[in-house]
Amino acid sequence: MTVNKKNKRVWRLYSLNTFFVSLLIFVSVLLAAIATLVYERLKEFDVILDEISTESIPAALHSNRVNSQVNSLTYLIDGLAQSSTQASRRIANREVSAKVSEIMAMIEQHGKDEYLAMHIQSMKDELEHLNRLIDQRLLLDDTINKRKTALYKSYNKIMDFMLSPNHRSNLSPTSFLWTIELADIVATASESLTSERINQVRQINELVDTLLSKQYQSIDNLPEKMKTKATQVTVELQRLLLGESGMINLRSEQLRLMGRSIGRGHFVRNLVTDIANLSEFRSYELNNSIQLETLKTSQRIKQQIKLLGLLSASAVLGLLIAVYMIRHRVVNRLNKLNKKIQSHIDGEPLQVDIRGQDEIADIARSFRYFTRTIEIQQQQLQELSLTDGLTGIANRRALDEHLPTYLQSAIRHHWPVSLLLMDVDYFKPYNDNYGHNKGDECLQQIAKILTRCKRRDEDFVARYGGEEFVFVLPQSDNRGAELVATLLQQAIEEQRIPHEHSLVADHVTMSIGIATFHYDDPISADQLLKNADTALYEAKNLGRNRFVSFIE
Ligand SMILES: Nc1nc2c(ncn2[C@@H]2O[C@H](COP(=O)(O)OP(=O)(O)OP(=O)(O)O)[C@@H](O)[C@H]2O)c(=O)[nH]1
Repeated sequence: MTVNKKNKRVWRLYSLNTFFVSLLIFVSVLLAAIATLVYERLKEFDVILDEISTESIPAALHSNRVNSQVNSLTYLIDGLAQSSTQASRRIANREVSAKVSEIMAMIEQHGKDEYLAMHIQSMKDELEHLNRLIDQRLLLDDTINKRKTALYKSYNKIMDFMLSPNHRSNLSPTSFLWTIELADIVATASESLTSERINQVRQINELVDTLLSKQYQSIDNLPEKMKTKATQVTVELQRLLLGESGMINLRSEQLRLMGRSIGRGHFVRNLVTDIANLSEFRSYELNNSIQLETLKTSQRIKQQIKLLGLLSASAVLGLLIAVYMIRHRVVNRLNKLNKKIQSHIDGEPLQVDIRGQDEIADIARSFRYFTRTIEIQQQQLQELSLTDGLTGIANRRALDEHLPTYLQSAIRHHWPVSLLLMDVDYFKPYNDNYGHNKGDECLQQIAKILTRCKRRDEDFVARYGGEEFVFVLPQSDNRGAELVATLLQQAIEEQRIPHEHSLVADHVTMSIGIATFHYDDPISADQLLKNADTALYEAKNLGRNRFVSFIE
């Protein structure tokens, strides 16, 4: 089969190879896309899980720990602010410092944070201020206590003096009143120690100052022997209560310091809370960003799940189409081709109408081509098998095939068939004397003469075997056959093939046995041949170079 290159190239575009390669590429690309998407998303998940386990959860735990430490720091700061002795202040200050160091270490351990570090440094400075304030307040407490003790001592002294047995009897109303007023001044001054308001303490200071001035002036009204003592007490009270370092002023200072330390304490507590909030905020920010990232990834995953679904559906659809195409284009057509081949094997004519431009159509075309070639070769072989190799006319097999057909036809059409069985006379001596090759040439010549003598197309000449020939004459009765036999013998005689060793003539002659088939009394082909052979035998017996018709 010849297929030009251009056609070949065109149909390769649609070939099964192209189809399967395209299908493979399509499925591979889809699978690669699905695998890449899944891999990318898993990687994102891995990163997020990693962030959650290495950053988010530790940050939350860290924030909790910092908060817990900051809470305990708040209590410690309260303790420092409320210290009532230097010893308790020192202990509280040590605990606060240790806690601050612990918190700083925790924060630094979690990563450098300049802003947070600055806050902690400010808190440390403020804590030092607070500690100094508490120290000053405690020192002041001490001084005030000393002043108070000295005040009560002086007061007791004058009371002891006034109420001593020597004076009690001579205690004038003026002295008694002065003493009562003095007690009143001491009581008023003492009120400043319980007052929590600086203004009130100032007013007490002014009142005590006025009262002491009056008290001092009223000393002149006292008896002489009391004046000196009264003056000493009044001056002493003025020194203890009034002035820069007077008890009332110190109380004012104490209240101021208390206010400042409370304020400083609040400020430090706020700073501490700020630090806790900042740490918590950082953790919140981190968690928030991770949560945001998780949310984004989750949304992306949702979108990509849809995409994956679409890709998978496309892959399944593609595969279904591929299966349909394979069934339609390959399996069905191969089945069809197989059925056609089977039918042809069973003897039906070949009708391979597989269309297309792919390998299956190519196979069908090749099959058609080879079948045709085999048929031609079979025909040639059959022709060869029905032809005599020496003379080129039909052989005994051809006679065996055709004779029954002639006879059936004769029965069908009601006509006779005559058969002439011819044998070369004394052919053995011819062979023996002229040689086998000459014998062959003689047989070839006779075959040519017989073929020439065919008067009708349907007349059939064959070499029966050896030096025997057969002439079949459809539609010829015995008379017609004898006429042909005469003609044949004349033709042989005219040829005058020399035969010096024949006992009947100096040239080659033939004896002929004639048998006729009658449609109304049919016999077999074998029988017809036997009849002709019997007649031939008779011709030989009667002296050769003649014909004899078979008579039952
Ligand atoms: N050269 C040649 N000789 C053949 C061929 N076929 C048969 N023969 C010879 O034909 C001869 C036939 O001889 P026979 O059957 O004895 O008969 P005959 O000598 O012709 O005697 P009659 O038939 O009684 O007249 C034999 O010698 C065969 O060898 C052939 O194809 N070529």
